[in-house]
Amino acid sequence: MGILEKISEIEKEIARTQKNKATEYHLGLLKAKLAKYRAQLLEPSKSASSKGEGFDVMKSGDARVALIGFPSVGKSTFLSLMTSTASEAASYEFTTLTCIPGVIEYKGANIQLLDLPGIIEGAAQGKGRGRQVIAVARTADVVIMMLDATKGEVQRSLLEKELESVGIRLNKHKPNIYFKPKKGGGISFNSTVTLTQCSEKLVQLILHEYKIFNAEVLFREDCSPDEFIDVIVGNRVYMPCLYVYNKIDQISMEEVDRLARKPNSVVISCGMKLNLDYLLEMLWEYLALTCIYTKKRGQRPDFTDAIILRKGASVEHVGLEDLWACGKRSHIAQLQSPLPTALHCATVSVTTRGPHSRGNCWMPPPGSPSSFM
Ligand SMILES: Nc1nc2c(ncn2[C@@H]2O[C@H](COP(=O)(O)OP(=O)(O)OP(=O)(O)O)[C@@H](O)[C@H]2O)c(=O)[nH]1
Ligand SMILES: [K+]
Ligand SMILES: [Mg+2]
Repeated sequence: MGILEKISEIEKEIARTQKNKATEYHLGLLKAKLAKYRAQLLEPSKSASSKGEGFDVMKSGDARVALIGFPSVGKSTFLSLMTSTASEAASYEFTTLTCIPGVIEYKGANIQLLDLPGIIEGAAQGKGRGRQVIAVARTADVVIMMLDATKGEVQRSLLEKELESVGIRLNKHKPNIYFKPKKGGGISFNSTVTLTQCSEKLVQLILHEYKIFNAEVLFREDCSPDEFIDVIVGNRVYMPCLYVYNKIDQISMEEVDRLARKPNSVVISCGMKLNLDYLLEMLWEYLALTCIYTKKRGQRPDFTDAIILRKGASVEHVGLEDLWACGKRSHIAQLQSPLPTALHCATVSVTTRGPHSRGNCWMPPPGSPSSFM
């Protein structure tokens, strides 16, 4: 049996298994198996890499935003509106066949916006350019999931499922579970909260499924088996996602109102240029960037040249090397220690430190002295 068949068998079994106390372990195990096979799907296959058709677009600017959506929802129209790059838009599906980068300039920051080919159901398993598109989405700081307001909710849940299946977790934080594999000593299990979804026995079963027999596990949150599996597997990406309903010029006011009230959602019309400013504000919030403007004594701050900092590390982490690395050398002289602790940046770090500084610093647990690496 191939992996896809195995996955579909397990999915079917999960679907037909009633959810109750008696089936809890069985379901937990099935989910562990499912996650294992999906991980294998993610491993780059030889045939795919030999085609060499990845969308290698250089990261640039202070943050990266990927446009994900079904064909013809208006992704390219949006890119052409918001940036000075023109991306071909047309009324037929799959107009865009590659990754097209543009830059949004906002509050002194350069936000790289990536237009991508439309994706459809089955994308994660390689349909169309699905895999490449999703690979780019993984590298983003925020995903904009663009939806056609006239098409209902199906598209949204289908795409969520695609991204979910390859380990992208939308608008969720990393489960607060301490997990450390050990050389010996069996499994030590503890929790600081009452657990309603997992138990010691289930945790052990899941670990055994992954051939882990020695480990330290500490639940600091009432997590589900799925979340625990995410922690074991480890290569999950926790990504803020903004759901953008485009083409609201085509639907009734009542419908617009309903969509606009959904969590993490913004309604727009590229065609009539409606609500685009608000979308930008929301995007800025989701990127969680902070601007620092430096000023010389006796002069006004230079608002044209901000140092863009990201939520996720304390101000002590913003060292001179960081400023050096992000190319704002002119600021170094002005930002010497003592560092300006009054900047109201309890959690800041430089965004452009390199490829590894991305993604890990979104929503640190409150009060934690999180580093951004
Ligand atoms: N009515 C209406 N039409 C729009 C709006 N935005 C885009 N369109 C139209 O929708 C069609 C598809 O737009 P594209 O920008 O090509 O869509 P896309 O998502 O990039 O499509 P693919 O590249 O094929 O995946 C075009 O005919 C656009 O003119 C809008 O706000 N309202
Ligand atoms: K199109
Ligand atoms: Mg397009």
